[in-house]
Amino acid sequence: MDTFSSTCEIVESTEGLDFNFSVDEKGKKNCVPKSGNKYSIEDDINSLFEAIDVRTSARGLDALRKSALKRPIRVGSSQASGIGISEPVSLKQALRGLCISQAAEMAAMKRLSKPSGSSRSSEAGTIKRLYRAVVVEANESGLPLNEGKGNVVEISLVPEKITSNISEKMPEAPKSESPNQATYSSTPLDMPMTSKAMMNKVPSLDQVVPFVTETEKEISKPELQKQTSIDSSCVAVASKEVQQGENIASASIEVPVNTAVPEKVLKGKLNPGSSLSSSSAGNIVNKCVSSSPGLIKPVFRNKSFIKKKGKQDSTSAFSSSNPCDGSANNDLRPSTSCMDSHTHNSAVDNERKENVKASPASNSTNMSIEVNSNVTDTSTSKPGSSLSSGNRAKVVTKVDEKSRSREKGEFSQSSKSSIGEYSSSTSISEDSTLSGSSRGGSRPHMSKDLRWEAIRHAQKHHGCLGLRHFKLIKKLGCGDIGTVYLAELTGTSCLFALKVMDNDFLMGRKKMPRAQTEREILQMLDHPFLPTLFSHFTTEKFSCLVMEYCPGGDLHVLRQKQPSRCFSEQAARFYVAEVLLALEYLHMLGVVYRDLKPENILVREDGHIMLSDFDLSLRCAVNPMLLKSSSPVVEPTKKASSPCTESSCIDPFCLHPSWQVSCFTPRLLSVAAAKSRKIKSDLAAQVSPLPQLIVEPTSARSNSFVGTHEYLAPEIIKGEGHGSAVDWWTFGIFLFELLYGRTPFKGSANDETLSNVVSQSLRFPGYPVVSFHARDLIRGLLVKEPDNRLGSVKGAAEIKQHPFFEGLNWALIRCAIPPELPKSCDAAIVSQAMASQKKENIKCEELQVTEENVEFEMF
Ligand SMILES: Nc1ncnc2c1ncn2[C@@H]1O[C@H](COP(=O)(O)OP(=O)(O)OP(=O)(O)O)[C@@H](O)[C@H]1O
Repeated sequence: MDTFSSTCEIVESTEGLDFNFSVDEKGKKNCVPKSGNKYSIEDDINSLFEAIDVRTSARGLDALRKSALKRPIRVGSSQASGIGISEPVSLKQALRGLCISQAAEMAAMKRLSKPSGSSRSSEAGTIKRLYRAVVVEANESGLPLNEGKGNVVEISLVPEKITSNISEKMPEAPKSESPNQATYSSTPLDMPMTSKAMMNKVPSLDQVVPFVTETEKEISKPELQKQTSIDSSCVAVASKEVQQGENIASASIEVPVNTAVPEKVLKGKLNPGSSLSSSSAGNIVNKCVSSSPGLIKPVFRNKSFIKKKGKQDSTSAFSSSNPCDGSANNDLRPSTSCMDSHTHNSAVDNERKENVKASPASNSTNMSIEVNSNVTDTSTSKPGSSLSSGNRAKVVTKVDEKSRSREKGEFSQSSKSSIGEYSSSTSISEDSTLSGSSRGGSRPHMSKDLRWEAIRHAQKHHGCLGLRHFKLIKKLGCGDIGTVYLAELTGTSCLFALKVMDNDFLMGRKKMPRAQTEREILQMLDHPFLPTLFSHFTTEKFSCLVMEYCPGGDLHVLRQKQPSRCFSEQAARFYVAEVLLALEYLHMLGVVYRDLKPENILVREDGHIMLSDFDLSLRCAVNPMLLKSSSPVVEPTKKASSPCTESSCIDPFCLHPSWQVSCFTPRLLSVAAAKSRKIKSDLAAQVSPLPQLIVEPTSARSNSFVGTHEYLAPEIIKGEGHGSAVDWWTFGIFLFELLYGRTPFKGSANDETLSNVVSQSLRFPGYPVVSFHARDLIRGLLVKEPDNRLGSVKGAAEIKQHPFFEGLNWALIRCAIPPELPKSCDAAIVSQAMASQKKENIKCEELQVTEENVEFEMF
């Protein structure tokens, strides 16, 4: 029985997403839905890429680095008149300015990638698709960026056609893609996704982008990796050029961290033989290690559970009603979840089709193609009512109480319950294009993980995974919709967090959509600060998620173990920075998290964090926007007086070696550094302001009443409808709680708390003493009016630039040494648990779950 099929609300349109373009005499871009596929937006975009002109120079690594910053790219040259970008801009320089983390960039690409069986082509089209969604705003008039509406190029997201799982398994790719398909197949399978994506991008563009050719496929990994290393601090490189003849805007994003680069660069300038690993994370790690062994440690995440062994990854899905094929998707093609095929509701597809609209630009400088579809919210119930115990069905109480309540002391109340009850959900905005990643697919940052291999092997061996293949070691906690166990895959030493959800309970409580939302979001994720979903399966009774296990407990517990029950500012900064990156990534995927709180931040074995629990998240569409001011602005002055930007990756000069030493550079600068800073400021004053990529689902709206009382944003409480800004509110509450040990608006009862949130002004306790910058950031985030809230316009990029994060190298934070963990959070716990498990078989038997004999607490 496929328990999800009947309740699926989130679907991807497979129809109506194709357009015919025409250019009228005024140079306007017209887009009309078409029934056939003879001429699609892809063709159009392909031609856009013809305009890309990347010039690389090669003078060794330094030269390469410099050229990476200054490589001239004609963006909207004279040819660009129709688009409104009229100033040359360096390709790489542009994207350094974007300051999107590598993983976040990958997320954006994945979000836009095609989920169909022709996954390789979907990867290949990633870059193109990303830039379909790019809006370039040329602020030639010197107006604030947001106001420069006059010169807007919007190439909005046009979700790819989605093919069902059945079609995924079809041997033949769609005709329109066949030319590229053959080429894609030659892409090394063990390449990281983004590398593949870029390489795959190549053939599809080879007719229009001279330097991106088939030959790139022959580029050795070390070459690619070297480039990756060089550019690891920055995120992406964009170019945009206008082809005058056709009045078409073209754009591409390169992700230098782990993507192909112009052939010229690769072949001529990069030193082969780099020992960098092929994974993007690995690249950064290696770089960090070599840069500063003393300050940055390599990341061997979950070393107890990860052995770099497998080359491939997979994400599999099973259900009793949809027997898996026995394979674990050994290749890098997105796996075909048994359930996913049911998520494509044809009715909604049709609706979405209707929502697709073409918005021809009003003048020759504008082009807008918008695709609107529904946001799916898993909303189901009433406002203001938190989950009561009455709402919770206790299936069998067997183990300990809810993990959130495990810390009882001063903060017994801090076991904050998420309110998963909704008044109504509004659907607005656009297609979130989740399907691309919801097919699982490759997960570059975890692709070498031994657990993939173990899961794959088990699936092959057993046909389908089921509860009987897992040995439960201990209960990790209970949530609203399920119970999470530490589980070992039988016959392996691989540990997982196994979330078991009772189907009847989910159905009875109308929580199935939440379970489905969580699963679908988990399937999309591929980020170091977010959980990896290794597999999921559904039996007659249960739906199960096989996730990455986080042994360090959660931040709520960890905070209580701190002296004064607060984190130091340094530690808090580390945690919120990682959370910010995770939120940024989620937003790029079109996911508004909505349930940020310390209890949902798990701590990995290595001390880095993992944001968990997505069942309350809102999925929506995002329109990435590339804002570019084409006239020199007075920004540099501000920069000069605000030195914090320099070591942040948002600064185009952040590749300076000295800033790669640590993710947290010392705040006291030497005279030399100060001089260097001055030079850079001067230099910055001479170059054009950098464009900025904004991927914030600002148009998302929901009326659901979800979250946790103390963390609820005012607009949620007021029922005014909310969007992504709620995450920035909760982010402010979160930082406040980490620093002060309590939330700012907590009242004696929930009602009072809600009232305080809406009407009480923010006050900071006198103790502990917290820096001005921290308080200033909190103040900016806890603005009650969402439109005025920090982050509401430009998302995480805005927040990252706050002086509180001065000195933080965002790109390398995953390599930074995390705050010290109490010993109890060590992996020793796990080994202990394992050891004691062997001794106490009886306990294991109690926890042993089979489909027929499951015992767990479900509220
Ligand atoms: N991957 C994981 N690794 C380790 N522990 C986990 C993991 N996932 C969940 N847990 C633990 O299990 C508990 C239950 O998690 P779950 O996500 O089901 O519910 P929740 O966080 O209480 O939220 P909700 O009620 O909204 O679902 C968590 O509080 C956490 O302590």
